[in-house]
Amino acid sequence: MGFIKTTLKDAFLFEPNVFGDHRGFFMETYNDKLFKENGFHLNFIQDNHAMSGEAGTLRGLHFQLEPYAQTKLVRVTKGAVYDVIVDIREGSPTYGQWEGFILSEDNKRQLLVPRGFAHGYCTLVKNTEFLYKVDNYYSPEHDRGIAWNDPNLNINWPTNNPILSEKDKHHPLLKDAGTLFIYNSEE
Ligand SMILES: Cc1cn([C@H]2C[C@H](O)[C@@H](COP(=O)(O)OP(=O)(O)O[C@H]3O[C@H](C)C(=O)[C@H](O)[C@H]3O)O2)c(=O)[nH]c1=O
Repeated sequence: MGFIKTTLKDAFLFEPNVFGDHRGFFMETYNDKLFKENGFHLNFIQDNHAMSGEAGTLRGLHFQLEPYAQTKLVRVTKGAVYDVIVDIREGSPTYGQWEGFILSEDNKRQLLVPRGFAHGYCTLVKNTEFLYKVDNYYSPEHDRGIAWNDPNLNINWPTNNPILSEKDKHHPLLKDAGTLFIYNSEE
């Protein structure tokens, strides 16, 4: 149980304590005191829930610009996804780098995605349900994306022919998106 560093600065996996017994299992999926004790001073104000019917459904790569940038704590309650985050904070030691993670109902792993990261996932099985907490409200005017298939990122998605929203077919490449976030080591 606990927080696991990723290869990307400030992004962490979180593995909750799972209490199993003859009935099934129980776990605290979020505990503010535990996160604060580990240096994560967050104020989540919105919960999201997405269901994707078909495997190979890809949502991303999304983020919101300041002042509506969002930290996200994401998890899968049904099915499984390949979840990808990209550090898009100019000046970050891991700028332009990405990492992928399997999040599933079985592994119960969560991913803490800091502000200044693009986020996306591709479902691996039918009827996958994806839940997440965010620390800033949805703002369509600040909602942005970069291309899921950006050749400079070369993300190893599980499919080259995903099911996409119309919006997700037309995002710019990271190199053409201009300065999106400035890395602040104090944050
Ligand atoms: C994100 C969001 C969306 N909506 C509405 C807007 C649309 O009418 C509808 C679907 O939105 P969208 O197609 O942007 O949903 P996703 O493609 O799942 O977007 C999300 O997927 C990637 C992986 C993310 O990390 C973001 O949280 C988010 O961008 O829900 C809301 O009302 N509130 C919200 O917070």
